[in-house]
Amino acid sequence: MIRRVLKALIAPPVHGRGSETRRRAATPSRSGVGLKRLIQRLKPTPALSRTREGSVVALFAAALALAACSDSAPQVDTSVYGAGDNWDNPGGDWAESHFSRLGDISQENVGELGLAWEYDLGTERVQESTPVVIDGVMYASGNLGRVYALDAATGAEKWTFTPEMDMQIARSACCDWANRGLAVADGKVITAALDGQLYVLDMETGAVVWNVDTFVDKDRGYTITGAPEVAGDIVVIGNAGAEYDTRGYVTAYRISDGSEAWRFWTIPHDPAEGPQESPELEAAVTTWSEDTRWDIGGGGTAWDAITYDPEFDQVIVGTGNGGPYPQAIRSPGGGDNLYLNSLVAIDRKTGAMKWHFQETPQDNWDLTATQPMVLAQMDVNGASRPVILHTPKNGFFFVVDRESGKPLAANAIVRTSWADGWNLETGKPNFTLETSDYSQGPKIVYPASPGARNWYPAAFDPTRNTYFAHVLDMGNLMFLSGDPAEAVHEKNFLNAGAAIIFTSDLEAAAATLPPPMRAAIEAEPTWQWVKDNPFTSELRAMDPLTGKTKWAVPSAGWQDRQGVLATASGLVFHGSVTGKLTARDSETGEEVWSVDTGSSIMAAPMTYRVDGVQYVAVQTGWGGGGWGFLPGYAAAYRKGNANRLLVYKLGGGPTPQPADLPPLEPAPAPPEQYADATPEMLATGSALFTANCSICHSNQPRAPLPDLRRIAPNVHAGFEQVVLGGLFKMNGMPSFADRLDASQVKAIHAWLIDTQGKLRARELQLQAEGKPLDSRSLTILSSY
Ligand SMILES: O=C(O)c1cc(C(=O)O)c2c(n1)C(=O)C(=O)c1cc(C(=O)O)[nH]c1-2
Ligand SMILES: [Ca+2]
Repeated sequence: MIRRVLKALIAPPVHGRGSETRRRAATPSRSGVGLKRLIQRLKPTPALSRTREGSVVALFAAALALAACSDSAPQVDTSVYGAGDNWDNPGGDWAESHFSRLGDISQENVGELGLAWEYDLGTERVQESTPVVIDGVMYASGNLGRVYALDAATGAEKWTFTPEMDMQIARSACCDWANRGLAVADGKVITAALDGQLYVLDMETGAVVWNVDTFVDKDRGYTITGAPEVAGDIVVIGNAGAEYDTRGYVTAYRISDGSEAWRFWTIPHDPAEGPQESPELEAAVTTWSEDTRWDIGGGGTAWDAITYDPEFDQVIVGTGNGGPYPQAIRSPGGGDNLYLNSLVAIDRKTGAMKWHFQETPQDNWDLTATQPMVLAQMDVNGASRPVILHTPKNGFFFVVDRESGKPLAANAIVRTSWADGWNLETGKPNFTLETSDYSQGPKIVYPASPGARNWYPAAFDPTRNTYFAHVLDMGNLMFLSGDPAEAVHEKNFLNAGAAIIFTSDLEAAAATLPPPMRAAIEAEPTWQWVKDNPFTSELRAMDPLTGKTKWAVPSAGWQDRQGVLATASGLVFHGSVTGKLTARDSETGEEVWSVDTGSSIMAAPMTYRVDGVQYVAVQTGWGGGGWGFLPGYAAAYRKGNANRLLVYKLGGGPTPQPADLPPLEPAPAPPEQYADATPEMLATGSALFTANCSICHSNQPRAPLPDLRRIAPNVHAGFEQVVLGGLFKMNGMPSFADRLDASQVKAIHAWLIDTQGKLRARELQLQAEGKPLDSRSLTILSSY
């Protein structure tokens, strides 16, 4: 038992066959721009040399090529919608539709699906990415930005790549070490690591061709969890960290040599520090109040969706929430705070903004617009329009004109307490701040911070005009964590400025509030929503223009997040945190095939064809935002968090399941230390734990990170070295030496020992009564 707990604490992030390539260090190769590379960089791009003649013009063109990208739009056949044999990018095709034209697997034969091959990704953590398949080779990305190149027909490993990084970076990751995919272009595989390094690898060997540090400021809480996006000869990458102290931006690099083509900042900087970087930021700065807390960062991080639109040669970026959350701290005088929570279209050639559409102005609620978008062509009011289908966190289904950025449709798909509709003429929401502004006291806000939708991809089937997506209709309790006027910039730490309680039992959460606050909450209209239906979590088929549901099937619970694949043959595939992988009839939602994989699935399935055989693949693994709270219905709770790549074909075999975990054992006896701890010391320890540790350590058994109420004696002995000395940093536990002093660590430790003792007593009692141990705590609190 003790050994098992210790192992859980010290197990390296990678297990299993650690091949040489997997362990290989990522050696930077950009140092020293040699003469050869300089000449290469000076060569005019083929497009320019073809259209212009004469050496003077060629030189001029070369200079231009250095300053910007090639000026002709890359050739993409946008008349073909959906993926074919290849799955070109995490979204599948140019439209990133998660829709496949392949039909070998159909409603008639889908029952014959079985496992073709499986591959052990070697980790036991979050998996959110959709693999790419090019000409029979699968390129999958794993947590932290790992890459696996596999034979797509057999699963045989060609090479793997593990980015090496200082795991102190884990201090800046709000929502686990997620990675949402890679890009393949020009004979190269491009992956972004959690620590901000962008790696460009040789697609044949996995060798690093070049890498670049994409972060502008190492002292701020930047990380990367999103996928890089290729747009012709450039690759665009964003970053995360709006809950910390960052100012969002995306950067475009030339794929050929890693030189920077342009950078687009999503929000302005302090005007006192000089002119903004661009005219669009000069316009944006007027939407931030004069007393804006620029020192804290502002947010607007582009942490997920970046989509290249070849028809308009533009890169569309979904931007994130404001930092800190409450506008009362961030921009106390109000304002829309552009370009937070917006879709922003950027000219691929110049990096200049073409249009923007702000989906949640005046953000207070972490309602990001970073969720994946799908491009389409659609009849709207009698005219065929190029559109973006977007379902961000904020609860509306937007159909946005790709040419003008104007919203063509905006329908609520869940209960929304911050706005009760949309004015398509003005392009603004009808705010209902009276039910959502928590600056004067707690509010139950809909949708909750996990969003009506989040990173888990939707799929759009244009042949049925149907958008398939997992939707969460749930609220959360929000309140200021202190007086806005006294907010300070917490360096190297969370700066969200608000506390959020997200739980399916908001009535119980409200009951913990002081009576006057509770009475105020109960007087709100949202209280009736809580009482009527605490939450709905379901997979839906929807009409994009009306947002209306064609069919819906309930998911296992609110933590069940499901990426989706749709096929022209009328099938919708999705996983579940329960471990079930399901195929449904696109028209009715009826289940037509399923398999219990025994591994929790959140990532989107995808499909491809090699040598005439169609395959369906999915990555398994639990984690991400709210990831500490492993629900009892998760396969990961019963069987551990196996990260696997499961690939199916017609006539395949059974899916081997991981073995059940042994029954829970009572917590080990804590050391006899701090027996004389005062109630004040324990209360201090509890508060420090909530503020510093609980975002990762949910203290529930079998959650992805250790339950600190169950630590082994030798870990107790080294507690201070772990927290302050970084003893387990290699495994992802960063040092807190810059934040906590020894006496504070002692208080946390004393509280943990006290808690462990009480837990052990309760569990020994349960064991004596022959009852099962299942001591998952019910408190789901993020106190930022
Ligand atoms: O503001 C940000 O920079 C940021 C980053 C991330 C992330 O990088 O994963 C998430 C969020 N916000 C967020 O609000 C959120 O709900 C969320 C869920 C997840 C996830 O992987 O499950 N990441 C993130
Ligand atoms: Ca966020």
